[in-house]
Amino acid sequence: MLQLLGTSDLLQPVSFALVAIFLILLYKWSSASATTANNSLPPSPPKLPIIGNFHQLGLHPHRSLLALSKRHGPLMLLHFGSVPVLVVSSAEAAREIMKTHDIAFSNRPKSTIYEKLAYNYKDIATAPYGEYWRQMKSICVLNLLSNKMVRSFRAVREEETQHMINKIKDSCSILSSSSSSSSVLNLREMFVTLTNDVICRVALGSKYSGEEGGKMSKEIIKEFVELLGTTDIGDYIPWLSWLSHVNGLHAKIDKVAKQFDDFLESVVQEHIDQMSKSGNDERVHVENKEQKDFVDILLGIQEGSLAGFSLDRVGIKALILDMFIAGTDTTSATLVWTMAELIRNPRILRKAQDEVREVLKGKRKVEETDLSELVYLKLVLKESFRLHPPAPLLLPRETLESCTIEGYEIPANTMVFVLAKMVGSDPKCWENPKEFLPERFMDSSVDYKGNHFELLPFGAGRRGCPGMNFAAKLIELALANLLYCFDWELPHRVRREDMDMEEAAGLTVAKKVPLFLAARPAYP
Ligand code: HEM
Repeated sequence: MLQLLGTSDLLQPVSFALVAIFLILLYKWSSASATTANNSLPPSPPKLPIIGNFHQLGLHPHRSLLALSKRHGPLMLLHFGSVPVLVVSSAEAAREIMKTHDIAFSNRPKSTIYEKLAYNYKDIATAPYGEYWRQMKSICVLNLLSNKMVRSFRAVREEETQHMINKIKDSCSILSSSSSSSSVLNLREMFVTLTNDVICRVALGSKYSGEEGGKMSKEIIKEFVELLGTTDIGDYIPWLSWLSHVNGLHAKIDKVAKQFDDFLESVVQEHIDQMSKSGNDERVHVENKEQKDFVDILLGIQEGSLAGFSLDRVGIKALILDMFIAGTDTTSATLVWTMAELIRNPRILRKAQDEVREVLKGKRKVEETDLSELVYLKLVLKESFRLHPPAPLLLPRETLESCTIEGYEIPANTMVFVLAKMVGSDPKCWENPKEFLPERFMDSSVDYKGNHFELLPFGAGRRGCPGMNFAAKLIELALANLLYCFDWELPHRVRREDMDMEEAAGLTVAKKVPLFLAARPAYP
């Protein structure tokens, strides 16, 4: 996944070099017109020689692209160095790209960072469109992410959510002897642990978080995701690729890739050893486990053979990698944004709490069977995805062939960004788009499943997110329990009006300032 400018420290030298180049070349720059000479191409802002439109990107690429799109329209053509980049920012254009011409837009662009981190594009998210990608995605959906599989992990979600609730209760009771029985918690920390532990248990068979043995530290995942949000300038301006050696970017990528690989290697090896121990030295069945985990299943697939497709050890590691990287940060960021919006909007928080307390009628905890009755909670989640899609640019696509969209010619090998965040706040689609108003979905069939192009947190079409159900079930269960079991407020002295809702930079856009909230048990 190529990403635009993300982590700033590594990019400082790049920025200096770019500024230098900019100054040297500026005098040569004859004033460019606001539209491209070729009228059949989408409109473009003026670009500079060599760097193209790079200088117009700030630390938050989606915001810079949003501002440029407002000026140049819903289909805009930029150039990052020598690479043409199409930026899409209306629901109609998104439909054209992800539905009408879905195959033509189903490739992913190449990137040195991804080549190194994702085993040379052997995972799903970065694999080029084709048979390998198709087989990997269907293995993953069939064995982990289908509705049936997601339902089968119900106990894991319920146990881990309960574990989180118990920890909050414990921290409240430690304080109950003091003046206040409410406990101030860092919600991001809690949610990252929850999502990590659920993914570890269903994919790897047990928890590997720092808490339970420290093999998979949250730090490695954080560094990994940060790198995904970084640009390797050499991908766009090849003769500047030496910069990434000099500024340490490549060394850092190699280090993080090795740390992650060491972890994945040990997990796979542990599973093989366990299988050998389980009796007959065959990697076919794990007798002593209640349910095979994803790694067991993948090793089984490796042993057998799918017609015309072989899954090797690297492919297995790449698949597990995707589950962590694509599933953890996105899910925890959504939980944080939703709780932040609820606390900013007490009427909505009250209404969601009244609903869950009315439905539960004194039960001890929310179970998944209760979720279908929590209608308002689902509207809250939709509204959260509309205003805070965790991947505001989705993942970049690339055109496989040239095609015509809304009368414009889009060349083959063009990188494509769909601005889900901008589409979600387009006044043409949404009334009072800046307001957090779950009621807007009350009598509307619009949902986030990829059929309504004004709401695209999970993308759509062939390359759409396969983890949507997996994520939505966990988010709903966690939210319902948090609202049922506790009353929430801002810590002492923090005023609602002063809450900082700024976004952090990066591939997954999390809340920049951590969300600290005080929890008070709703029931003794
Ligand atoms: C709130 C949670 C999540 C959000 C908002 C999200 C969002 C996205 C988006 C926007 C894409 C790109 C779609 C496109 O190009 O059209 C994507 C792809 C992907 N997601 Fe998710 N995701 C979430 C959770 C998950 C989970 C839990 C998993 C797996 C455990 C997962 C696995 C993947 C994979 C494998 C891809 C690549 C698909 C492909 O290239 O064919 N995601 N996700």
